[in-house]
Amino acid sequence: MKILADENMPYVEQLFGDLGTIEAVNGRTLTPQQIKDADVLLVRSVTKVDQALLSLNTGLKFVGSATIGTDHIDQNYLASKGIPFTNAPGCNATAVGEFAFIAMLELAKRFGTKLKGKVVGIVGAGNTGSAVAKCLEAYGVEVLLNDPLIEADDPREFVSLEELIARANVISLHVPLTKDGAHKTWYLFDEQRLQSLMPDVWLLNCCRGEVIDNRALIKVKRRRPDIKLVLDVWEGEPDPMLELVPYVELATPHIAGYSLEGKARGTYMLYQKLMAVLGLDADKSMTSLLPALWSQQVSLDELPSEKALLQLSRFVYDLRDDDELFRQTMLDDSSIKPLENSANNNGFDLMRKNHKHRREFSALKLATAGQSDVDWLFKLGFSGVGR
Ligand SMILES: NC(=O)C1=CN([C@@H]2O[C@H](COP(=O)(O)OP(=O)(O)OC[C@H]3O[C@@H](n4cnc5c(N)ncnc54)[C@H](O)[C@@H]3O)[C@@H](O)[C@H]2O)C=CC1
Ligand SMILES: O=C(O)C(=O)[C@H](O)COP(=O)(O)O
Repeated sequence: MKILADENMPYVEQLFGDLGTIEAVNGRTLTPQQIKDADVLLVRSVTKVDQALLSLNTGLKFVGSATIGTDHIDQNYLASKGIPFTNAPGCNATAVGEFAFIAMLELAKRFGTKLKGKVVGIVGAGNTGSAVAKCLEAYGVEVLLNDPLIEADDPREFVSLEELIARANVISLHVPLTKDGAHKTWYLFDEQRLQSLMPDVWLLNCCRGEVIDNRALIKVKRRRPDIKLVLDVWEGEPDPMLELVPYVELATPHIAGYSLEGKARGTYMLYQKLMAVLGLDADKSMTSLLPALWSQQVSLDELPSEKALLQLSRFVYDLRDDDELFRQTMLDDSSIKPLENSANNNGFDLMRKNHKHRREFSALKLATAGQSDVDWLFKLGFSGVGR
């Protein structure tokens, strides 16, 4: 069996190695010729899988995308050809949730305010939006949810987008990119909506760049310096509008979901599905794939203040490093070379490829012996000694 896998998908050898030969490919530049004789195709979000890409292949038995988003996959075409497809719903939701939460803590520190006491509006209350809400609610922050597509059969309370914009001090976007229908998300935040944001609002985008009209965002930011931005995703990736970068407080190259745990879960979910399609037992374990964190335990002598919570978060993942590298790479570091054979000539993909350092809160055990009211730390995601 020939398995073609994106070179940026970790743990492929460990999980799929017994099934056949594995060829690692650049997902951004994959051609029909390369796929011609593949039996299994494992991709990430940068590969558009459609009729054109599969035009020379006649024997494909499975396509898997180790991602939550599926906007890069022509699922109708795959279904019409009887090719089983799976993505990895929820695989990196915890990573996105923690990323947005940490970004909010960072902004609070930077602007001399507190996250606690703010109202956070979450647009899109699926896996990633709920993961952000879980962190915020554990910490005691009021959350507003907007999701016109699930509110009917979901017991949580929802508000309209207009109400959310009118009430939230912080807005975090967690919708799929959709181009049709009454609730399409392409340019959901267009110039008019951006202009209507509350004074001093923080706007975070960790879903897809095109959910915000980036050209309009530059225009609005020029008039509205009070708006603070966190952008992990950009219109036109891997070539974002560079004029936008200086207007952004925390700028990263689409890595909000890039925890080691999230990536491992993504590959593992494809492994489970392929084994089911092949009628084989999925007997490998995911946790055995993950390395230990460089320090596994921290003792808390008192409950953390917001400042200490940020320090704890930075101990697990310091988002500022990725922001700093992004600015150096995109704006002024000519020594960072473009990726070979890549359409990207500015290092966006290189940063993503090299991003292998981040863990989730659960990788850190907190020792809280003798203290009460500690449960919120574990709800937030940290592990507990002896728990
Ligand atoms: N930056 C990153 O690294 C990552 C980005 N993503 C992106 O985030 C998106 C969301 O991921 P999940 O939360 O896991 O997906 P999900 O499918 O679990 O949830 C998305 C939610 O958005 C809602 N929604 C759809 N249109 C809407 C609209 N117009 N207004 C409000 N809500 C709307 C849906 O009803 C659904 O509940 C993915 O499709 C992907 O594009 C996902 C993972 C990592
Ligand atoms: O899961 C998604 O959807 C994402 O956006 C991924 O985190 C993006 O990662 P890549 O697939 O582009 O490596």
